[in-house]
Amino acid sequence: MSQKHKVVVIGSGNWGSTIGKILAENTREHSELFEENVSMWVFDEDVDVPDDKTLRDQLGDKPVKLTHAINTVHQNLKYLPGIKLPVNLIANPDLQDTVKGASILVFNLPHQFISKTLDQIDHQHLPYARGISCIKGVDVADGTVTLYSEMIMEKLGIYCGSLSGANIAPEVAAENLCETTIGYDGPPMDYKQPDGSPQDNLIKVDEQRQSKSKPSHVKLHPVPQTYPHVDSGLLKKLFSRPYFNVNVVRDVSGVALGGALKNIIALAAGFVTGKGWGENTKAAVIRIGVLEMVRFGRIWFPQSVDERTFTEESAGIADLVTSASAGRNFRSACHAVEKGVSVDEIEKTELGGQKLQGTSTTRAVYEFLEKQGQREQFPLFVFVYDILEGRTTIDSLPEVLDKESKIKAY
Ligand SMILES: NC(=O)c1ccc[n+]([C@@H]2O[C@H](COP(=O)([O-])OP(=O)(O)OC[C@H]3O[C@@H](n4cnc5c(N)ncnc54)[C@H](O)[C@@H]3O)[C@@H](O)[C@H]2O)c1
Ligand SMILES: O=P(O)(O)OC[C@H](O)CO
Repeated sequence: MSQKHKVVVIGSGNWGSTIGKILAENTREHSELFEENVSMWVFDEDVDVPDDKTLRDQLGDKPVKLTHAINTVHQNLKYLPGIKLPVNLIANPDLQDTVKGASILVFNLPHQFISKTLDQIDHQHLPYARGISCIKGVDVADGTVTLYSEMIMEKLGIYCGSLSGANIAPEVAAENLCETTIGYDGPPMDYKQPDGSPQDNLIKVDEQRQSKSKPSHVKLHPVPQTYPHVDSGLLKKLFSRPYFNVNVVRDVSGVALGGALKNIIALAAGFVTGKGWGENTKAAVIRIGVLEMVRFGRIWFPQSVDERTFTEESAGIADLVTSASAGRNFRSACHAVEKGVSVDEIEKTELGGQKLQGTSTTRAVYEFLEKQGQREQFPLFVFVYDILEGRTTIDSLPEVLDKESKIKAY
């Protein structure tokens, strides 16, 4: 092996910056495998410099570009304030320049922006790169549901796994112990085509990991053998920290789907808490939420989702519990009920530019269920949509519990 992996992270928000910190800590620690510098693509904007002598001595007191601030004081002043970032995490506002020559790309943007961002990447530069999507959400178009790991594969023609877990970013950035799950079933080093042709031919994505409604058509290049092989061992070296415990599974779809659907349930939990109901009610919402997650996987990802991901992995129940206790979706839904305003309004006024993933995921999932004629099978998901659209209130939760018990009756 003569080449080191060049690792980049696309996105620099609350979680993007936290993952960038982890990656840069690990590329420095494993410099035999990875180039030390990690480039982080920043959607650049002007940010205010806080009233802090050390920061103002270096940056002045006028607004500065976020990229300049990150590379000067090694903090993301807007999206992850107060956390020291490694000096080998280099912010770059130029997307093409960031991805050029990358062999491992970590996608960490709010899902609202991923499609347009992918369209701007000239994938000719990335013939054999591997991707990991940390994005929580699903895309719905023409009655088809697409995971972002799938969208990345399709748009860039590179293999993409997924990462998700009980990972509230500021807690991870503060290095409080937690777990995460990586879904990765990338082609092995010694992969051969069914006809025995050599592995530098294009290879086809395993159809088992594609959703039922979406036939596979992506073909992939293998990583040249001059690079260290990308497998679960290498991914652990890249993502694990003493405070960030990584489990790698083959279930890419389950990891991605758990991260998306739990945000709908976290909104429901927030509505419950905002109403002033207690932990018992929230537990009921979590219970029926898990049923609907599993049901969604069974109907539309029957061959690719391993149900154990929802119940045994950090990407499943653990993420749901943490999100329904302290996530932004939970907190925003709670404030919306307390203040008598919409969740969208809370997102605009209270999140300082951070983006909720639960509201758009709920709307996308609702549109999908409607197209598929399956709304009755998902009373909680439909209920959260109806609350967001002002068609009902959390007071109607008892009816949802009734509907769910009729579906589940055995
Ligand atoms: N924050 C968390 O605790 C957390 C934890 C785990 C997973 N996630 C997931 O990580 C993903 C990224 O979330 P985040 O918390 O890093 O983001 P965030 O909520 O902090 O979002 C803000 C980011 O969006 C960028 N942005 C704004 N407009 C843009 C545009 N037009 N084009 C491109 N980028 C634009 C901003 O520059 C900023 O980087 C999400 O899918 C989220 O669900 C978040
Ligand atoms: O703050 P939220 O609601 O976007 O959730 C954050 C993470 O997904 C928790 O794992």
